[in-house]
Amino acid sequence: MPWREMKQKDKKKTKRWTGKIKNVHLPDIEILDEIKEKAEFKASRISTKANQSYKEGLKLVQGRIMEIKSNYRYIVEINGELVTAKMSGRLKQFLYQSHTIAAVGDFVAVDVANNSDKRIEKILPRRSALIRYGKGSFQKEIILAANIDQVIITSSWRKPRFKAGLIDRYLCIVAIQNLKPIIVINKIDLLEDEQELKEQTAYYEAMGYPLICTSVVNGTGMQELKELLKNKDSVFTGHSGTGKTSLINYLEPSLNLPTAEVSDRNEKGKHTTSQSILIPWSFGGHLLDTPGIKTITLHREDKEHIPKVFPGFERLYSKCKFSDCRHINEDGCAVLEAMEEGIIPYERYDSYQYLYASL
Ligand SMILES: Nc1nc2c(ncn2[C@@H]2O[C@H](COP(=O)(O)OP(=O)(O)OP(=O)(O)O)[C@@H](O)[C@H]2O)c(=O)[nH]1
Ligand SMILES: [Zn+2]
Repeated sequence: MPWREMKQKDKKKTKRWTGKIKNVHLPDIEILDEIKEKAEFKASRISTKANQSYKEGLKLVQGRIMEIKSNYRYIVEINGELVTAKMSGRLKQFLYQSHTIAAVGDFVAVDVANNSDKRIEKILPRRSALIRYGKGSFQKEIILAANIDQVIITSSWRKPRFKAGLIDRYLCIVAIQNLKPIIVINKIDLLEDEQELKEQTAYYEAMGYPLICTSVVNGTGMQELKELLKNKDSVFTGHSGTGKTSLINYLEPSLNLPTAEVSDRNEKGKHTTSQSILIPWSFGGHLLDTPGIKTITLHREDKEHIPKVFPGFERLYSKCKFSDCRHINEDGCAVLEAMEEGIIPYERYDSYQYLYASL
């Protein structure tokens, strides 16, 4: 019945909404606490579910993935022993996020309760990752290895001839991957002109890069290289024929990897598997052997990083007037100034321009 037609006494009975709240019933504080607790419990339960297995009686031990045998079969080092472990079904659900759930080098928690069926139950946070991107417009991330410390950029003085421009390129790749570089100039037994070597290496040494000249023919620099590899996980990269395999064989003769002379096979024949493997050095640390290292190159998407990571520029670019300075013709460019002052040699700047334009 409309309000206007109502009798006065009825109007009194059914009070019109005045906009004021009266007598709101508040639940006891204890009840609220209980509801809150339940919600908290639910939230923690969800995160526990994501982190742990439902399984009862887990016996988790820490290990490290040394090799991936097949999709879900891994060789894991646990307390110095190599065991085979499978990926827990619970972790497989995360496969859609990345091409590989676990990578060689990953530290993992393995359930060893059932000796004949060991399961990787957790992948511990990565310190670093060596990543390459799949081809095509949809670029899926492929993790070649995790928790690697350093990249040995291998070049040779002669055969093939040393090219500083290549070192620049590799240094950029390593910087973008957030890894530490070590420059090796191998075949130094072929050196004739000491002065020329000094001219070629002075810049990198001044910029603080570790640089070693080596020879597997007369042993130059090999002890020094060993010291840098000790207790670290390293991967060798560099052009074909610079002597990567020879260096590794010199350091660890028992590996006896086939070098260019021994195997006249083509590139493909050398690595029959496409998987990465971590090989322990007898003197501590590991060697990462991965055919994928050759596929890590600079892409167009890396172009924007080059002005910041090019060797020696990383300490200059923040002084440029523009934060997105390309160091080409901008006003107040610290790199161009440094070149005019002779701090950056013209050859290096030239190499930068060439590299930048090539992407
Ligand atoms: N003179 C001299 N020759 C070397 C030295 N190290 C390697 N070589 C030679 O260089 C050639 C190539 O050596 P490898 O070790 O196969 O080179 P690599 O970098 O592993 O080559 P890829 O497997 O093609 O990438 C071989 O003929 C070696 O004997 C060195 O220190 N001095
Ligand atoms: Zn600049």
